Amino acid sequence: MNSSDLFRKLTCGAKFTKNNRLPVKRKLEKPEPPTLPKLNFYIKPDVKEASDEDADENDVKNITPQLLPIPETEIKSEQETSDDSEDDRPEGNQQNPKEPITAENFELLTLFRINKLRKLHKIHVPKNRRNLRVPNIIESFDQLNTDHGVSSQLIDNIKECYSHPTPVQMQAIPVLLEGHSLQACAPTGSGKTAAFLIPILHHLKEPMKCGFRALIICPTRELAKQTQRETLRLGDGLNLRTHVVQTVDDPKKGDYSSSNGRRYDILVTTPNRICYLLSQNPPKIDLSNIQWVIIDEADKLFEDSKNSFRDQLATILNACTNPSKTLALFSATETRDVNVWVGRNVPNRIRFSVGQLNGAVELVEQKLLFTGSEAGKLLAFREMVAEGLHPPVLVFVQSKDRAQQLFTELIYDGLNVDVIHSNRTQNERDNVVRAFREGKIWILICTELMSRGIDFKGVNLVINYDFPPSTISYVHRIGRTGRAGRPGKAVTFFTKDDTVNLKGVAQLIKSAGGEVPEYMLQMQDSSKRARTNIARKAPKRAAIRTIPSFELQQQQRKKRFVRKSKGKTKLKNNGQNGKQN
Ligand SMILES: Nc1ncnc2c1ncn2[C@@H]1O[C@H](COP(=O)(O)OP(=O)(O)OP(=O)(O)O)[C@@H](O)[C@H]1O
Repeated sequence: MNSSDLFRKLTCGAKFTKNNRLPVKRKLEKPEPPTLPKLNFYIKPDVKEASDEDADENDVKNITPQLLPIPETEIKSEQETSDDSEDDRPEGNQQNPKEPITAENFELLTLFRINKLRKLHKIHVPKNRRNLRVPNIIESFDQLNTDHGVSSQLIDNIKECYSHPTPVQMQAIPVLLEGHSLQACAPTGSGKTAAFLIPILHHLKEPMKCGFRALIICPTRELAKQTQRETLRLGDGLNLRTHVVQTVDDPKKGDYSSSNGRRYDILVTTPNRICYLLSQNPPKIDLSNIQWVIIDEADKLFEDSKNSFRDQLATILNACTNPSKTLALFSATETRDVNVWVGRNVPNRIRFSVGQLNGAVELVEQKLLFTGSEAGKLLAFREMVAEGLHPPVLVFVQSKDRAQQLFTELIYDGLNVDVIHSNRTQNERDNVVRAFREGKIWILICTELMSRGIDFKGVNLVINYDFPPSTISYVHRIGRTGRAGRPGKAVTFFTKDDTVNLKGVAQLIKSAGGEVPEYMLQMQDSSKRARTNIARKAPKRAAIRTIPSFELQQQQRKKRFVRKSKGKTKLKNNGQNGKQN
């Protein structure tokens, strides 16, 4: 019996008037309320089952676009147990599965799913006081075309380089495409450069010959050059011209105020160079058309020259007279200095972070090695070489002098080694970086200069020959390996002179899943003053040089002699004093 037979039977003898027919009919024809579609998905990494706990936002290459349903139980238990489930769930999203989908419900469900994905990729978006709507994350680069109208040429370029967006790109790209100012913090090697370049390339579209329209500020020229290379790669065929300021004192090349500057669209520079050009009378650069200001390695810039970068930034932003410019700050670590400045000067920005704030990359296997003394460091290094190093290897020391000393030692060992620091000419620095990139140099000794942003493909090992001046520096130094989903190793030498930051580094290693001796974690916390002092001034260390054993014996004999003769003089003096008394 079908429904109309049943209807006829049940309504047998009933009279239908014009007035009562309609409601009955409407009641019968009302379709069954559809159950809500399953909109809960997660991106399945292709190695292991993903869960909120073990999903790794750095596992760039392992993320496939395959969307799989999140088990209902997981969602349920999370809603019941999670402390911050309120943050994730859009308000009023207690949907009844029998309710029809309204536009509002659909939006809420999308938001729910997006929040779920954010959580999976450890993208943390704090509530903003101004109630700015944070654009939804993208899950694939194709979505840039469908949802944001990014040209297929740009999408093709991106896909030539990368298959899937990294977590920082998932969130930062849509935020910048929608023209919001941004403050983003994501781990080292997680693809922050492309996260700001893609929106810039989309917005600038084609050359306009009206001068610089985007400005990217980096702490070092090496990083500026690297960013330029990435811009060329992603912007292939778009004909946009990117420039790195090389010379400021050449009257012809160093003047960007005339037609020379109008040829370019994107400027990548260090703050010093651009401020020098702006300080000329008349200014040698015109920034009035700038629509985008990106500050890469923001905390480094603010830390480096404390107030002076703030002043430099004020000068630069004053020169960028376009009122509708967008400002974005990126870094792998966040400091109070940056937060205070951004809070005051860019209150309308959207802010988010990926992973544990100021944490070390989990893909790097980290080790602390007590070497006893400075001589012990050289010994330990040579032992590592004897056991077999897998180049390329980066070795960090605390000063230019020490870099040169270590270089002299290692070159005599016949190692394929070179050194980079700020005393070398720009040309030498460029050549060293190129040779290291091309694999012609296996071991590169460097100072803090190379700790930020530099992306050498496949660095296998970072050796902190000298202990880093702060935990933040440690995060960046070891972040030169374990990039873009690749594994890496980091070994940090320490002596009794390095206790100030030892506990902090040990804690970082522990929270990244590494092993450290318990006593390090139990050490007393160092005072803030001690930490500030060591960050400002590195400890004095004995020179790096091999002391031949006979010379060592001689030195020890000399020391004993000095000690003895000092003792004798003291006794003599005491004797004389006694006589006098
Ligand atoms: N979506 C992606 N998929 C795979 N690799 C990527 C992706 N995006 C960027 N990369 C690669 O990851 C590496 C690191 O990128 P990038 O230098 O931008 O990192 P970063 O987050 O700026 O690091 P740092 O904090 O050290 O400056 C680069 O080699 C880059 O080509």
